[in-house]
Amino acid sequence: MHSISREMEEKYINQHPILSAKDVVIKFNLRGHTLTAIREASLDLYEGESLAIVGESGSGKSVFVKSFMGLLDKNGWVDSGTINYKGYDLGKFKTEKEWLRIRGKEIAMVFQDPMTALNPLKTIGKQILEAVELHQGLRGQEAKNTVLEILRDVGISNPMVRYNQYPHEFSGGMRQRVVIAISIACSPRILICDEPTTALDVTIQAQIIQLLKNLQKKYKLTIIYITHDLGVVAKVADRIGVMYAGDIVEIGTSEEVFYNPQHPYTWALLSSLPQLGIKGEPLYSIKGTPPNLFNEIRGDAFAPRNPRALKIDFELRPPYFSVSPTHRAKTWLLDPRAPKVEPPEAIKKLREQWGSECCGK
Ligand SMILES: Nc1ncnc2c1ncn2[C@@H]1O[C@H](COP(=O)(O)OP(=O)(O)OP(=O)(O)O)[C@@H](O)[C@H]1O
Repeated sequence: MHSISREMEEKYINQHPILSAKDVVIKFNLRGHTLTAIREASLDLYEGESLAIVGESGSGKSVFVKSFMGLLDKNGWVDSGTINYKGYDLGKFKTEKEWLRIRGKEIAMVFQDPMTALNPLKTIGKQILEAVELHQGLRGQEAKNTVLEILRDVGISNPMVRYNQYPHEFSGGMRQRVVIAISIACSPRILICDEPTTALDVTIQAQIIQLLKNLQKKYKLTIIYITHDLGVVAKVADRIGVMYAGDIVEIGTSEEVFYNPQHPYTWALLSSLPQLGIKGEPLYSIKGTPPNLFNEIRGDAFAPRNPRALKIDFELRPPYFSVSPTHRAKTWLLDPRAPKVEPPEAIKKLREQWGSECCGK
């Protein structure tokens, strides 16, 4: 990792986002009660970047990105806010016909469990071919050759033979490659990977991450990774958004979030990382539970679990405070009037451990 460079600044600051979600609120109706899963979350996505969204289970990562593809469960809806993409407000889309303009060919998704994404009764060649025909308009031998090339690109050897095989004839890692192949076959601009490696063992995980990196270059993809595993993120993401209770509470380049985290939730998340744990010290675990999303949340949603919470954290929701042109966090600690609160020892040590040169500071 390196400190924030001019190149990075130009990449993010002088560019228009290709997708821009603003103040998005998503609600679900559950047995007559309303739950607010996403609470005025905003996110800008830039062409060619890989952005990771991290956070505990239930923080809203999947729900948020599913709203970019019209994949919310039937009892959920975008209640307010906008999701701008190519002049459309995706938040206002209602019909499947509208979503068909976007789904697959503009924004595609790779899910955690490849088996549910594949049709067990069709050969994998046929499944990829259908995507190539539908989204790239190719036919006959040309379409088949494209499928074979994609199979090679996703690291499936002997594609001529594999073309005619069924999903059950593939291992878990290979199946995930097939799912990725189907997404690529739609030639999307944005690829959303929802915990793409969780179901796989560690060596295979690393291979899939490397594969996605290679494909990103070749197919000029913009990638959103959703994961609760910051270790995965460290290897792939240009930027990291940290999600808590339905909001992105901190976002910055990977360097900024890892080396110079500002939100107490990010501190807690980093402190609990096994890969980056500090030798000889017990692994930190975040105390308490996330808020009940059926209730209205007052102040900073993390305050009840934050041992360093200020009085104001229980009263008023913090706005974003800028740390650098690419880094911002919703915490009152960044208000110029706030008392100086030191990050936990573990975070300070991590900084030392990973290098002192940090984020232009
Ligand atoms: N169909 C639904 N009905 C009611 N609540 C829902 C529905 N889908 C999601 N939720 C709720 O929305 C919140 C956010 O869920 P989401 O799946 O986005 O979390 P996540 O951060 O992706 O978690 P995980 O890492 O476990 O997938 C959770 O509280 C979840 O229970």
